[in-house]
Amino acid sequence: MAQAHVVPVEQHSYLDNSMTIYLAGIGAILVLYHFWFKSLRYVQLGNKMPGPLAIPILGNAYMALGKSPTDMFTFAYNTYKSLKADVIRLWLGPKLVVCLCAPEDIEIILGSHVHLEKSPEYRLFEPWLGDGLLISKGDKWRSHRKMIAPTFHTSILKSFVPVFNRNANNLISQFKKELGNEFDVHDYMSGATVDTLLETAMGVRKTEEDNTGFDYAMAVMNMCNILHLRHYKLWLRPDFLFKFTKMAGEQGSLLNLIHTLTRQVIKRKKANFFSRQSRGETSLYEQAVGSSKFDENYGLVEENIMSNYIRDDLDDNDENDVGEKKRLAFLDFMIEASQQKGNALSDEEIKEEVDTIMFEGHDTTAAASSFVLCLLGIHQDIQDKVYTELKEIFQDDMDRPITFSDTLHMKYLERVIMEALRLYPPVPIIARKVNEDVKLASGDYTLPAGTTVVIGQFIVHRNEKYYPNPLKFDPDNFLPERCQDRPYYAYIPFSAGPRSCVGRKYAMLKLKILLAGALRKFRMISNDKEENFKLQGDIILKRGDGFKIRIEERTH
Ligand code: HEM
Repeated sequence: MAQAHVVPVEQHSYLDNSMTIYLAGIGAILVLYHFWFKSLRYVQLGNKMPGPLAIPILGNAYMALGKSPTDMFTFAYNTYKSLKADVIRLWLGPKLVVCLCAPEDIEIILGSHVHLEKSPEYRLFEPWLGDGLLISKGDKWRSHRKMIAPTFHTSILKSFVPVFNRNANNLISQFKKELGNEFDVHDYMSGATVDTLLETAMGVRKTEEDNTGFDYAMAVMNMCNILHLRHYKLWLRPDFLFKFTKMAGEQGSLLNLIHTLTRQVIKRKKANFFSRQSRGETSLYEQAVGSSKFDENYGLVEENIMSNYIRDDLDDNDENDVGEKKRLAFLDFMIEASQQKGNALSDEEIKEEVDTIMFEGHDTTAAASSFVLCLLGIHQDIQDKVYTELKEIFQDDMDRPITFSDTLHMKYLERVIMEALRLYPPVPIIARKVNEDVKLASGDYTLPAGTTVVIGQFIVHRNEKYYPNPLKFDPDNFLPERCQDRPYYAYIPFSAGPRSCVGRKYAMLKLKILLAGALRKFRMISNDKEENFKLQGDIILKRGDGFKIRIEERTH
């Protein structure tokens, strides 16, 4: 028996020798590759920038090993703080990633009409969003952006105010069931957000059409979860591995449900459009396009998110409710846009844009509103000021529907929302790919063509150069006089420049109505401390420890 395991001496040394030669060969190739790689101009330019220790072949990828999403977020932020640099390079294998944290560098990228291409990481969204606004590039992005921007015109947003009110009332009924309990408020904000989007983006009510609306809303939420997981679990990113997982099957069914409903609704809405057209009816979209002026950034000129961001020429005419029948959804407007001369939007492209709005509008707003409620639960003095402002607006009638004009008087609540978006920007980083060399302004650095640029809004929002007491939750950071003293690119929760968020006015209006609706009825309570928040920033910034609060009914 023992003899069977004995390897003859000559054979053993032969194996040893060939293994040694083999390993030495691999080692030599790796060493040659390492020196060749280091000699590349791309690599030399990258290595001029400060960054954490990179090891051969893997670069900095080893730093992510074994870290949970919350560990990873804290680790990335601490690495930035220890390096004390506004430009940080990372090597993910041979790929150069540069994180920009100085407003003057951020402006070079976000303010440009050249560096508009998203980084390859965004391809994870493709099966759901296709080539919609978030991902598309070049002329397609430009023409779609121009067509879609007017659908966010104030006159159209105003028509959504009753939907937002109904949504706020639903939220209040649900909150009542949680009186006295500690609960995760994000679940409710997510549900409320997806319901409103379903109605404002697609014109579908959750209670209508059997369970279809409900199933669709659940599918959107579950798809967001899958995308989050694929983002931070690196091994789930490559499609060739992902397709063997159970999750890939789930994704397939969810997308089938989402895309089938979107296609059905497009078909129905298109028929409605032709019947309206035959009756000679004009819609808000035509009026919006007629009265819209665009800036060179493909945004509406009226859009200015600071302070008076929501005021425009229609503000004094408070026609909130255009009537259930007349109210149209983004989808209706896109169908109209697709029929106008010079536009060519196929049904598939309309589907991609509606899906994009459902995705972009959902998780971002749910996270923002959840952060606001948790922060107000912690900072009771600030919550009292919000409530005093609401009392001044609504006097003794805290039940009446909130009008568009009311939202213009919610100045303090607006500052609270903006401050929450500063400290906890729902989109904590943005990534772009530069296709040509870019000289930076903050130091003698050049980003070589092909670099993935990461814009760190979470970091720039916490820079004491622009926010004197950066970790303090202080809504007065958004008093007009303080805003004036800051560079524009030091506050970018909605990004900035040509590719900034097209839905920011929608988001602010909706947040104000939803939050004011809840805050007039309930006091938020939390014993947490902000420094104990376990932040998790895979795609959307969230609290990994859950958005736990308690609520108390107000007796006025
Ligand atoms: C608090 C809420 C929101 C925040 C913080 C936010 C933030 C952002 C940011 C940072 C971007 C740029 C992303 C990038 O370049 O990778 C973006 C893009 C976009 N957002 Fe929002 N967003 C919010 C709400 C919304 C809503 C409600 C909608 C639609 C109803 C929306 C629609 C879009 C679209 C379509 C884009 C792509 C624009 C383009 O590439 O031209 N967003 N958003």
